[in-house]
Amino acid sequence: ILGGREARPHLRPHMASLQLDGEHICGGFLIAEQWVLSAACCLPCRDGKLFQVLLGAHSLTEPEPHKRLYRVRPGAAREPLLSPALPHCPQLEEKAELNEHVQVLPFQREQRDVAAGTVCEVAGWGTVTHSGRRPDRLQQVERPVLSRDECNHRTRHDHSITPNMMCTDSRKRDTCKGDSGGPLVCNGVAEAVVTAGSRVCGNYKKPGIYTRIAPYAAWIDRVMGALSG
Ligand SMILES: NCc1cccc(Nc2n[nH]c3ncnc(Nc4cccc(O)c4)c23)c1
Repeated sequence: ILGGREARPHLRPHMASLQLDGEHICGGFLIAEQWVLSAACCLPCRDGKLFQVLLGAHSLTEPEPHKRLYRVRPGAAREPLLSPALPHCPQLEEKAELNEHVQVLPFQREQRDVAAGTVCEVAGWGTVTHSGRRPDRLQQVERPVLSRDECNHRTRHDHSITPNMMCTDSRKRDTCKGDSGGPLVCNGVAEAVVTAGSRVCGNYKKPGIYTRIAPYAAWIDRVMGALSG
């Protein structure tokens, strides 16, 4: 997160850090006791290693009472990933133990776009500087939603933003490397998932891009229903 600040500890008990060999790779969030929603960049296994999911954390390194690392089941169901922007839904090996620091976050199921100008918030352990410094503690930033028409302007994302995507203003304050997969939360509901898109950070010419969740609600329900137990 560029231009943000340290999040109030444990105010986002739904936040997940998807890790490989103990390293934070991308964000995600708990949508059910045994299911995490993230971005395709966080495939359950990358070069053969299985991701692990850190829940209940504020600091990535310091011991914290409710912090716990969960393994994911291999080959979690995914429709053929047509595009990196598709959400990804790894299943934890066991149900997460819910408490004040580990909670599920409801996601948007109504197909209506979030109104342009709505101030939403996004959090993550992604890089906090252009030189790529990685924070130890969860960062957050508030961002206003940019209309799809504005975002599709030829000087911005030039008509590449589909109805399944949404944008936020990226002037100075923005998501960056390692924030992919985290939730964009508007009025307490997860509306979308951070995707890297053009991978540019903090440049107002390239607004932050997110995959909206509502279009995938039925798919998520199928994946969770079909594979539970
Ligand atoms: N703001 C959109 C967004 C959301 C999520 C991730 C991303 N960027 C990136 N995703 N993956 C990446 N691998 C390498 N570099 C990257 N961006 C980068 C790094 C240093 C300086 C800078 O200006 C941009 C990214 C960008």
